[in-house]
Amino acid sequence: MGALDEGHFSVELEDGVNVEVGFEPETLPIEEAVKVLLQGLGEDINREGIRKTPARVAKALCEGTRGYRQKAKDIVQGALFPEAGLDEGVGHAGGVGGLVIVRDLDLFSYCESCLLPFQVKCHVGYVPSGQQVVGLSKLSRVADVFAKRLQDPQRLADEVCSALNHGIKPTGVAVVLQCLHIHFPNLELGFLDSTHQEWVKVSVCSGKGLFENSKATIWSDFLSLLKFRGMNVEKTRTKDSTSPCWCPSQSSSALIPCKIELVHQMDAAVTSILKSLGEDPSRKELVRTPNRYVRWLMNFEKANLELKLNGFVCGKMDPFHPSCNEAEMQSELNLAFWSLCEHHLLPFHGVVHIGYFCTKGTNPIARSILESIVHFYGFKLQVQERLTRQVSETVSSLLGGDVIVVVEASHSCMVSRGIEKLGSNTATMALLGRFSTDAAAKNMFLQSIQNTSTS
Ligand SMILES: Nc1nc2c(ncn2[C@@H]2O[C@H](COP(=O)(O)OP(=O)(O)OP(=O)(O)O)[C@@H](O)[C@H]2O)c(=O)[nH]1
Ligand SMILES: [Zn+2]
Repeated sequence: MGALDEGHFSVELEDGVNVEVGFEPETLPIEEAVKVLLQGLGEDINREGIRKTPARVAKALCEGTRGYRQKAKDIVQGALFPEAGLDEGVGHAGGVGGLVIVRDLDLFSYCESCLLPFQVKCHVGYVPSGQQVVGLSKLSRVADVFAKRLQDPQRLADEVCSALNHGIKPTGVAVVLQCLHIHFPNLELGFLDSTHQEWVKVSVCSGKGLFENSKATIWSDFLSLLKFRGMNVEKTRTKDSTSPCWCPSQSSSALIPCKIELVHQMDAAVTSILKSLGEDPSRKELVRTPNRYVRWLMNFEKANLELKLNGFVCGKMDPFHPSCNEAEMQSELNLAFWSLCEHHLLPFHGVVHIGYFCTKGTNPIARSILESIVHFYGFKLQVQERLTRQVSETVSSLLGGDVIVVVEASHSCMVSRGIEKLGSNTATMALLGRFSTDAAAKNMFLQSIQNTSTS
């Protein structure tokens, strides 16, 4: 287990970043840089919906990197409690050698490669020594200090492990992380591949002391205790096998050349944000980060939207007016969409379900056209309610007015920052024409969504 041999991951890493504890980044330069990014996207920075976005983004970034301004050893010190071990007999228990594990700590970190947040499930184990144990919450607090920085999964595991080793001075300490990174589709293709995986997953581990030997029985004890929680330990990767590019942004293609000037300005803005947060933009892992972030952001550029509709222009199709007698309900469910929250510049993504009426036996609109409409309204700075309304109005203008649209989405801004409501999901509904008065039709459509999601 190569990661476990890395002696250089000492607590000095905490000091490796050039900031002082207690230092608070100035938000104004970050806000100015965010304005440059919004303008680069073709947005009017005085528009009501995004007027406060620079301040929100600056606040989120400062919160998300607050770990640079915290010291792990300050957290552990003062929470070490004397706890007697076994006085006699054979074995390990209590304060001398009994394994202690805290599982399923939910953390969020920022990917140093693309600046998008990633989700972490963290498991920490240690073997106490010196007849003292540490307050359990401190394991989580220490992990959070390192998560709230720009990170890579393996480095995060190593830093948490080293800091705990240094702070607690245990016989051994181990950290296992299961990380999830949002995986945007290749937007240059102009359509969404139905087999696209929404997440990239990686598991990593790190160990000190007893855990430095990957074959030690203490590792199998730790992993057995993780198995109680259903974790497939066989899939845990170590530093040796970690792909250098777990972040999907590293494999996306280059920007179109005509945007070079604009992209340079936006790159410079992101570089200045990194500096304001106390990072060193010339650190080798960060050198291309501004460019990767800008490249991703430009997917939501306003001017690009017409192209993304694949030549389909709203209102060109003949309106279709089925008479209610012969009409039957049609539905297209689970149309994938990806969008950018205009409040925080963080992604939200999910599915759109569309129902409408048409004459029995006819199929007036192909799924691919509905996908294009969803795509069109998704790839811009959005709020979910507006996306829902825009999709419903567009479909209604094409298909004669009786339309129901349900959007289900997960918002990174609700999950990875602020309130941190992991697993939360938002559903919005628009009812036009007959669907607003005909409860039976509406319920039939809602039931069809339920049937597909349970099947
Ligand atoms: N209605 C709606 N709200 C959204 C959407 N995306 C993000 N938001 C919310 O926008 C709001 C912005 O609130 P503010 O108080 O201005 O910003 P904030 O301080 O970052 O808010 P918190 O998220 O509570 O930390 C938050 O409540 C977000 O949850 C969306 O698609 N629709
Ligand atoms: Zn990334």
